[in-house]
Amino acid sequence: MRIGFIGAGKVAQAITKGLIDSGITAAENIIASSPKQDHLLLTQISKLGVGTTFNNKTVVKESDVVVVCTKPNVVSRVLTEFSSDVSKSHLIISVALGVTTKTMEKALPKNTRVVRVMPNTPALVRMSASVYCMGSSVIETDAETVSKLLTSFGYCEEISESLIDIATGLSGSGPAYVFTAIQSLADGAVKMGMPRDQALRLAAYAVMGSAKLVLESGQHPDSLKDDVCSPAGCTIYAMHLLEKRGFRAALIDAVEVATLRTKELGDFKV
Ligand SMILES: NC(=O)C1=CN([C@@H]2O[C@H](COP(=O)(O)OP(=O)(O)OC[C@H]3O[C@@H](n4cnc5c(N)ncnc54)[C@H](O)[C@@H]3O)[C@@H](O)[C@H]2O)C=CC1
Ligand SMILES: O=C(O)[C@@H]1CCC=N1
Repeated sequence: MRIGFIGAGKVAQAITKGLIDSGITAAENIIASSPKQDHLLLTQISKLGVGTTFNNKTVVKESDVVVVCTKPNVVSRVLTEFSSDVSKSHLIISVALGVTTKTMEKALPKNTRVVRVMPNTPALVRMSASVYCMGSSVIETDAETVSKLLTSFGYCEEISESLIDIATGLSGSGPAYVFTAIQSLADGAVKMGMPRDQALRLAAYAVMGSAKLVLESGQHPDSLKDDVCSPAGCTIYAMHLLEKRGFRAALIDAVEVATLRTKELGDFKV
């Protein structure tokens, strides 16, 4: 399978590295494009061994699966630009926030097979949480193909398109919230006298282990939290402070505002 990327930025690079590291495809089966002014991004992605071009149409002509990784406001223009090169053998995937399968289908020839995906940057280390929804003209094997590709660089599940904007504000944006939490936890330890690199390492493992425990124990997160809070111990003091500072409400608000912004951007109000 030949895979083409339109756009060579952060997400294209993360997915490309994930795909290659998984061994699902070789670097020589991948090609990526960006406009001339962004040639540095092509230089970066070419270090993974993939082919590069300034021409989006070349990517489409040389690929079976085309992954559109541009900002949402240029997706329609980009699809229209290469529309004449799209055939029934192509599967067109977009990872752009807010851009619906209907918008994609409108810009492409009738019955084009399209899929909308929301991955996240831990794809770089093959730990992405991705969701996908299928367009109206996909064929039977497309869901399997998409699932296989997404699974190669992490976890994935199919989702109703009515929920994908929410997934964007949750798992698409989520790494940014968690990176900030890790950095801030480490800052706390540094403030108390721990060396920075050790603090970052311990904070990151604490987050990774907690996530694994939620997934593997099947226990409610509050029950797992209770297990950490010994009576009159240190954690319950910290939890009390976090509750007073609105920790839970801040996270709920973050997902809400990111979801609403996704819906706004999907309408191309930028
Ligand atoms: N950054 C993230 O964590 C995530 C981003 N996304 C989505 O992925 C898409 C890309 O985001 P990033 O990689 O962060 O952006 P980015 O700014 O790093 O990359 C955008 C790429 O698009 C290219 N581009 C711009 N105009 C183009 C054109 N006319 N033809 C071909 N390429 C063109 C740029 O040269 C650049 O390579 C966005 O739509 C975003 O909503 C989805 C999930 C996570
Ligand atoms: O913030 C953004 O626009 C992208 C979409 C999901 C994560 N990052």
